[in-house]
Amino acid sequence: MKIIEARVIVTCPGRNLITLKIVTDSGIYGIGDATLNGREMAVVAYLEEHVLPALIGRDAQRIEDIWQYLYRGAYWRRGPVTMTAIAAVDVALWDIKAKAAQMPLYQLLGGKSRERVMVYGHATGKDIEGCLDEVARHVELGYKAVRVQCGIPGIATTYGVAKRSGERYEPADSDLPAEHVWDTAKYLNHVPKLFAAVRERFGDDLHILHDVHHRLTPIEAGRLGKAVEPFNLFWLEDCTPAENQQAFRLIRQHTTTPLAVGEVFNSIHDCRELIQEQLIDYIRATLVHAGGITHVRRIADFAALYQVRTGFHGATDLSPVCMGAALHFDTWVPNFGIQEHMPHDECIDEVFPHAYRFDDGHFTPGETPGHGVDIDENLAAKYPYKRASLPVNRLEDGTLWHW
Ligand SMILES: O=C(O)[C@@H](O)[C@@H](O)[C@H](O)[C@H](O)CO
Ligand SMILES: [Mg+2]
Repeated sequence: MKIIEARVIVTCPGRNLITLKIVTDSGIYGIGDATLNGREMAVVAYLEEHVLPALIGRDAQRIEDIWQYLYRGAYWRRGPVTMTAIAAVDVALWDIKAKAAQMPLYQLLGGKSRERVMVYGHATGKDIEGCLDEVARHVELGYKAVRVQCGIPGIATTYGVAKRSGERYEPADSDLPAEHVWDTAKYLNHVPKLFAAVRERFGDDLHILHDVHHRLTPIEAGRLGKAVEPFNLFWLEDCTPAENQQAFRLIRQHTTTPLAVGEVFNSIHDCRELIQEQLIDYIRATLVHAGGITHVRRIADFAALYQVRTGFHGATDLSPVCMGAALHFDTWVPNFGIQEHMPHDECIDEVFPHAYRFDDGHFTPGETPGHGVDIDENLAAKYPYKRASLPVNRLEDGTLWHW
């Protein structure tokens, strides 16, 4: 089964999304997500200049060999751009193989480990009351798990809060980076009140998640984790930048609040100590940014040895192609934890018809051969690329901080 064509489709139905389409001489094609929020065109260039010409003529069935060729052969290994490009090829090839086998992708991976995939939604509000109303709306929709983020008094723009109630949160909202101001003390004083209010109104059974978004020092993260223990969070995410994996030893000494990390990771080497030393409870590295199914399967199997579970990133800056493939992976993977779900805008769902379905707080991936997601190229062509950058963050004294 020879690869005869490979092309990148750039579209911006409300936000930039990059898709790779690989066509074989059998007529079967597969697609992969190549979106890297705020750096989309870097991945496009990497694919078009250095990857796709080398794919033509190769056997599409040799997924592992092509993965090794693109990883080892690049010489300059790892990094979000390289691993997103490799991921797009990998997911497209798995899509092709499952279609050729005429089975849904989860069957090819090893079959169902669960009937359905629990997801968490995003409830945000400019203040606690506004966030509680959004939690209520998500509970009404059937979610069993909700991430809660609210504005912090005294801080103009806080991570994760939608501009208007009920809207999706989209961080890449300007041509060049917007500048936000952060104050850790104000955040640490306020955010425990949010969880207390959620527990007060919604009781103990609702799974509550929260994303600190890399902003605390390790000891501050330990302090926050300890402060929120009474609220039994499902997880506290990205509580400190994780390049220094050892930082989590300090946090672990101070709190039993479950920790999730890894949406910015792109290889198993980013999380090896975190997993081996059981410094985290959930690994978030997802298919589109961590080398695709071939590599993330290795991360998940390694994590399983240490009872670390998956909790894939799933914001709207990952396309429905990634969501579809992730839901098949989530259906198979033995050490599944939870899947992030932020609904895409309708215009995105129109560009990317898909088989996955939401019901009662869970998703099922569908029985379509492959990952069950396609792209309407004519519709995609109607939405031209428009550069959009993620914000930067400064402390009130101007120090450049973690966004
Ligand atoms: O957990 C999450 O979904 C967030 O961290 C994301 O919203 C993240 O900020 C964006 O994906 C960045 O593009
Ligand atoms: Mg996050």
